[in-house]
Amino acid sequence: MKTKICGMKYPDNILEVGSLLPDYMGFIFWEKSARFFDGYIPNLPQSIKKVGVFVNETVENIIDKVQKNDLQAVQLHGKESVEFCLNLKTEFQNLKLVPIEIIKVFSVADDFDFSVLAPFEAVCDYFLFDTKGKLPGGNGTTFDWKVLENYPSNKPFFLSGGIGIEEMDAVNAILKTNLPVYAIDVNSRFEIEPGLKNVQLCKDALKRIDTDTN
Ligand SMILES: O=C(O)c1ccccc1NCC(=O)[C@H](O)[C@H](O)COP(=O)(O)O
Repeated sequence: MKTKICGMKYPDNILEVGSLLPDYMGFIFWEKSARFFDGYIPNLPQSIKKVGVFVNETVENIIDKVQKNDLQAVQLHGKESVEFCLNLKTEFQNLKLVPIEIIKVFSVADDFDFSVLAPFEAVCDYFLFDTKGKLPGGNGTTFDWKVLENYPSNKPFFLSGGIGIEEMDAVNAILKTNLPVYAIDVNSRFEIEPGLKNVQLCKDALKRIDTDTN
């Protein structure tokens, strides 16, 4: 089981959190976010995959950010279509760029219709389930993970949305089920202020997540 710490903004904090070796670190390339990232990413341990988070961005701008920031994954956090995901993948191939992981996000509420996922299976590497809220992401609220009992696929997914240190027991419990939870994604519940992570709290959480499962 993997971990992702999202919404990083400040170089020193990026380095401190990086020293904890999460598997992924996320950077928000959506200007309206309080965590909007417009700086530089300092050198991080190679094992950490840098994820660019985009909301309804163009293929051209995504490729530009991937190249400028040496990103290994993109997280599509808006209303990107199946066709868009395919175009993005194809453009990387056409330009002979190093392939990236594509993470497609779905905002979940109690009535989430899992049938929307099927056409995305072939065009992304992972799904990410976040809580439906006022903002596209970073709302700090959990959804009822019971809805995942209806998950119809084997596609591995990131579990996200309002996960805090208080959720660690529930996280370890869901990791013991048959659900293909690939990674746990945390953000605003580990912050001192938007974009600035509480390093000790991140450390405590990473220690408590059962990384041996799945
Ligand atoms: O964090 C943001 O400000 C944000 C804004 C727009 C799109 C996505 C954003 N965050 C992406 C993430 O992957 C977050 O970790 C995810 O939404 C969960 O956040 P939280 O509920 O704060 O744990």
